[in-house]
Amino acid sequence: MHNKNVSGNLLEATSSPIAVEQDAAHRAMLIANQPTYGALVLEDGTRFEGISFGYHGAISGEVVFCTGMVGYPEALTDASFSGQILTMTFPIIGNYGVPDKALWEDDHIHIAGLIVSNYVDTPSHPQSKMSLGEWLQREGVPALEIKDTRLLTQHIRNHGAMLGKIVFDEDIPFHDPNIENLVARVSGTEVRHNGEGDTTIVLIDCGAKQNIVRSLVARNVHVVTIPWDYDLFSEERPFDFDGILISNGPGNPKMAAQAVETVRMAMERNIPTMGICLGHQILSLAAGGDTYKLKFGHRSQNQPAIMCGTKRCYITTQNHGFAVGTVPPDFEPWFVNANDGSNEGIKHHERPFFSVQFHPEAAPGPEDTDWLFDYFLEKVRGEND
Ligand SMILES: NC(=O)CC[C@H](N)C(=O)O
Repeated sequence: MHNKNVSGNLLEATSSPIAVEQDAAHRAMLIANQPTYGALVLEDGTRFEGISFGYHGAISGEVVFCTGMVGYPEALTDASFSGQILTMTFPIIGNYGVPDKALWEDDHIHIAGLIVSNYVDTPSHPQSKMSLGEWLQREGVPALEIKDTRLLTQHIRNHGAMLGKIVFDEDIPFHDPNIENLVARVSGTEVRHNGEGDTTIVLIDCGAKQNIVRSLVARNVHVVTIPWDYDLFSEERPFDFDGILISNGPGNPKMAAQAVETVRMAMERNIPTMGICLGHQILSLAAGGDTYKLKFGHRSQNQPAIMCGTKRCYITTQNHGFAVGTVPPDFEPWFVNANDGSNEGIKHHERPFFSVQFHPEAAPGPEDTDWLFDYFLEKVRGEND
């Protein structure tokens, strides 16, 4: 199914400075409609040969897999994937193209590289603005069609998360993104304002998905997005606020020490605080809990989360490799994953602090848990106390 309209892509791609750097030999092959071959190499030496449909340049990172059937535009632009080579296990990727930027989670691609089984270069969707291959080439992100994503996924499930690299003609070293402060790399550096609502929520941007902002603005909220290391409790802060939401984000939560400290100070002041994904891990650390790395993580739109003490199971979107192991003192587990029993949420016994490992904003769905934004805003606005 490698069905490239290569010359069309190439004309567009030459407008980008990154694409211009593509070497002449690769260009000649594309013009001749000849496939370019590359390989995904894992840190244990396992090798998967593949056909390139993205940028022609080597990259290393952590290899992860996502079992979602849809949502590749959202996943690729989710900053939580920074430093990761993403494998999509759904066998057909690219068929609905790439929508307008307004629907992305950030204004550029964050994944380090992409691995699929079958790539479709002729999208069929009214909202499609370009093909997936064209987008990856423009943004300098390598991608391979390796066919046997099932074998790759089984390998990662059996052996645990692994480093890997996409290589072409030249080899490069492996690189572990989790030893870096990835949050500092993806967080915005300016304070931003969205919405004009009656309530002001500070969003700590650790690599925030834009659908968090959209979900709050839709609920009549003025959102003030701050950099991950902003000094929120300084004398000079030029805005007031009613509650704090800690965003999703990439890497090991223990690397985001300044954000952990800000959240600790917020709870000391009894400010209503909610955390999503990395935000859940940060809130747990700030309250005295602990986190650990999962064997291979949860990444899909069909993760079952059971609400503790009930038989209610929500279908949730998730994308994480770390988890909360020790629930902090004075908090209780709120949700657990029905597949592996890992923690999916905590809430304080009495105070307005809670967090979830899954994504209530859930682009591209499901929307089972978007009530959590209403629950948070009820606490912030002092309703139903
Ligand atoms: N989506 C996220 O916020 C991911 C959180 C964290 N980087 C993890 O992998 O566990």
